[in-house]
Amino acid sequence: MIVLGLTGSIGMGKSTASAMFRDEGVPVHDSDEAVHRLYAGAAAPLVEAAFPGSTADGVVDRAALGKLVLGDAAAMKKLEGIVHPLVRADADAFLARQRAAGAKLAVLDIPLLFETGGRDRVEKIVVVSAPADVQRARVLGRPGMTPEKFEAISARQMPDDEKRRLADYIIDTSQGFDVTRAHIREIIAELSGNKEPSGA
Ligand SMILES: CC(C)(COP(=O)(O)OP(=O)(O)OC[C@H]1O[C@@H](n2cnc3c(N)ncnc32)[C@H](O)[C@@H]1O)[C@@H](O)C(=O)NCCC(=O)NCCS
Ligand SMILES: Nc1ncnc2c1ncn2[C@@H]1O[C@H](COP(=O)(O)OP(=O)(O)OP(=O)(O)O)[C@@H](O)[C@H]1O
Repeated sequence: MIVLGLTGSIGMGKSTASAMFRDEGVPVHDSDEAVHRLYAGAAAPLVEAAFPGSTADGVVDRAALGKLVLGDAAAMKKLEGIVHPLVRADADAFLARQRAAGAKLAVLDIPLLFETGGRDRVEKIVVVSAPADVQRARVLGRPGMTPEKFEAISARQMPDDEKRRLADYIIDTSQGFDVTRAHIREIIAELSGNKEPSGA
């Protein structure tokens, strides 16, 4: 089974690309979704112990937790130390299930793939990218998002140009959904051995 890492900075179109891989029948593990799921289960008591007041009824309140960690590098590092090992274990269990089911290709959707040493866990890497002004407009258009929150998150992510340098495939998501879908189909065909390599 080939394990394909999917990453990209905030607002670059990772969720959209991830959904397109799923539409093509490729199993995808989504780290952000795993965090949110773990916050309603195993991670909640650990997060509450480290950040009192961050949970309600045994579930992490992400808005409350965000207020305690966003913009505070030491607090975020502490939170990541709790969350990342749990997410990694969740992804490993997902891969084991896919292998057992005979999957030929599986995707790990990891926003912080490069930042957390995820390169060792995947064979090929897809980076979703778009021009900085497109990214900013997308992110600031979201409810609850502020320029400060965007800067705080961006500051913890490897810059887009560095990510692109490390990619096996770059998907430009500023060209519309159809172009992205076609590119994803090409990547799947290539990795499934149905097509000669065509480069990034
Ligand atoms: C700070 C929290 C509470 C804010 O919650 P909120 O619902 O507002 O945001 P959400 O989780 O949907 O994340 C929004 C975007 O920021 C990115 N992001 C989240 N945490 C981080 C981080 N520590 N460093 C860089 N990017 C991050 C996400 O990948 C996503 O693209 C939450 O993001 C969190 O618990 N982060 C720590 C866990 C983590 O590192 N997650 C990243 C993927 S494993
Ligand atoms: N391939 C694409 N073509 C056109 N528009 C796109 C494409 N991908 C994403 N977009 C638009 O960009 C916005 C952000 O996309 P998406 O939610 O997939 O980003 P993301 O990288 O997953 O964000 P985050 O890291 O914050 O979770 C959406 O509003 C979506 O409509």
